[in-house]
Amino acid sequence: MDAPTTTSSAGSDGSGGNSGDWGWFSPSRNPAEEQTRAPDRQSDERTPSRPVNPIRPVGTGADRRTSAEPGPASGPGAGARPASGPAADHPAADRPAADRPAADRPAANRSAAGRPASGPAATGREEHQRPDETAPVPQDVRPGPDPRFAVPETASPDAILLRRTMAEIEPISDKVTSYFYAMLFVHHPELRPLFPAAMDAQRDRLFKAMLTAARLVDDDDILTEFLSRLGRGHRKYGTQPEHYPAVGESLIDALTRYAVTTWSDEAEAAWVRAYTKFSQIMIDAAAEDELVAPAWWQAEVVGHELRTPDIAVITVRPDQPYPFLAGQYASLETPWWPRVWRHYSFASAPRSDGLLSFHVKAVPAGWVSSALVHRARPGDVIRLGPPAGSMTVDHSSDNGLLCLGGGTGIAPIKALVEDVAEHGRQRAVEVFYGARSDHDLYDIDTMLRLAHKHPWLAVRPVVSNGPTNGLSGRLPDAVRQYGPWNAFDAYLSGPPGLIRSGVDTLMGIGIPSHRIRHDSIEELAAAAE
Ligand SMILES: NC(=O)C1=CN([C@@H]2O[C@H](COP(=O)(O)OP(=O)(O)OC[C@H]3O[C@@H](n4cnc5c(N)ncnc54)[C@H](O)[C@@H]3O)[C@@H](O)[C@H]2O)C=CC1
Repeated sequence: MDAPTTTSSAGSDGSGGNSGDWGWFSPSRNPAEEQTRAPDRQSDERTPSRPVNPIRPVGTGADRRTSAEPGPASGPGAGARPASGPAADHPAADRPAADRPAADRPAANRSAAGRPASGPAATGREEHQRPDETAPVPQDVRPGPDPRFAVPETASPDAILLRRTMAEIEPISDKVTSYFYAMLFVHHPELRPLFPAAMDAQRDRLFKAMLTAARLVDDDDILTEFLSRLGRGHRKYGTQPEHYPAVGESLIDALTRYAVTTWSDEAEAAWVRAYTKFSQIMIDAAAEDELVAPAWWQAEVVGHELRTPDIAVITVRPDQPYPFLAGQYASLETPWWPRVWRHYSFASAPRSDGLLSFHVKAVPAGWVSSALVHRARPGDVIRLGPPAGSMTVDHSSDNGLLCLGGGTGIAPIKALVEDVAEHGRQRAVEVFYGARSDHDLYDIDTMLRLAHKHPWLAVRPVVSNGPTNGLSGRLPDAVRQYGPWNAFDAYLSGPPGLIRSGVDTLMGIGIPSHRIRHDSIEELAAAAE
């Protein structure tokens, strides 16, 4: 999703959240409900999707601004903060409309429009920031020269309008997204329970997805790839076509309120056209996917091996076949943090017994990772979203594979090695396995065993701190000492900082960017929890 969200600088994946987790429209259900529903799931999924009703803005931009401006004290920031807690924490959502502050009641134009409703939901990062308490209307927002919003010469009139809006709201994106969710939950309180308790990451994702889609509006192929993935990925949240209009209306409400300088009837019309197009692509992709794949898989933990005090190798058995490619990853939800999904790379190529394995490191404040490492035990059941990611082996090429795996980033590298082995072609594979200390090389025995078995494979441990029998120093620097790499494709996996410096180094030594693959850095940053 790197065009937009995914994974590789080779760009084939395109979605940054590839698995469709860019949370723009992502409602989900309580896993307990899911389990109850499980026997019916297939029949539910065969229910044909309906096309979305396009949102129908009513009135002029000026009208909408007036009616939507609640003023700080009574705005969603005060009455219906959406972002930081469970539904019960949102008083406005629990009160009858007449008791709510004016801003929390449906705007007049909304009632008049009688527009449909409902919305999306989220995956969440841990709590970092709270929505602004007062949500003041910005008085003078001047877009800075942010290169992301530079308007290409060939841009369509709609693309120009979208980019202007995005440039204006980018500096206040927290407020815009908080307001968006406030509007969504105030007008559609029935949707709040579909979202995770903590919404902070969701707010980030919304904005990034908007940025991405708006940036791509003139590029139909990449836009469709990005949004199709997003639409498919949203199936696991239980997103339905009828949820989209409510999201679109809340989006327009939020833009109307905050894009004070660039908003106009024309801008609003451009956003409505764009959003209608975006939603239709997502809905169509989800409907097509329903015909061939479940929305999620349940998987029973069948193995849990603690390799260090905070790293576990977890093996699961999906309830039905789970097709994927080595180098990809899945979203994963635990029973302990409902509706909070995190990405983990598969640590093996597809196996004949159908089992899947993941390497998980518990990180401070990482709810999902800590639960998987310290709580999960054989017999527990987790949920998996569909596979995603484009860090996969190009089997049509004879190039060697230069692999950099840092920490638990060695997991998909091991899968790639197994994949090459299974394809039976003797391509050179050079793995540089980085860790902070010798002790952190938790999978070195497995990797060395593979190297012993396959003469085409070399594995070099690289340790950045402390004594070692392997190479010392930073992983990218170690790679530079070897080579030449001109006949190699590069694969990087690990912390975002490693990916960034690794890509710089590899490009610096002559590997072109289209031959460098890695997962989306934004996704990795979110997954590091
Ligand atoms: N598909 C992927 O890209 C995957 C990524 N990950 C990510 O990998 C990370 C693993 O974390 P840990 O095991 O704690 O790794 P870590 O923080 O211990 O670092 C592992 C290695 O990366 C190097 N490194 C870290 N930051 C660097 C930087 N800025 N520049 C150069 N080298 C750097 C370290 O020196 C070490 O060799 C997590 O963030 C996880 O989300 C994990 C699995 C798959």
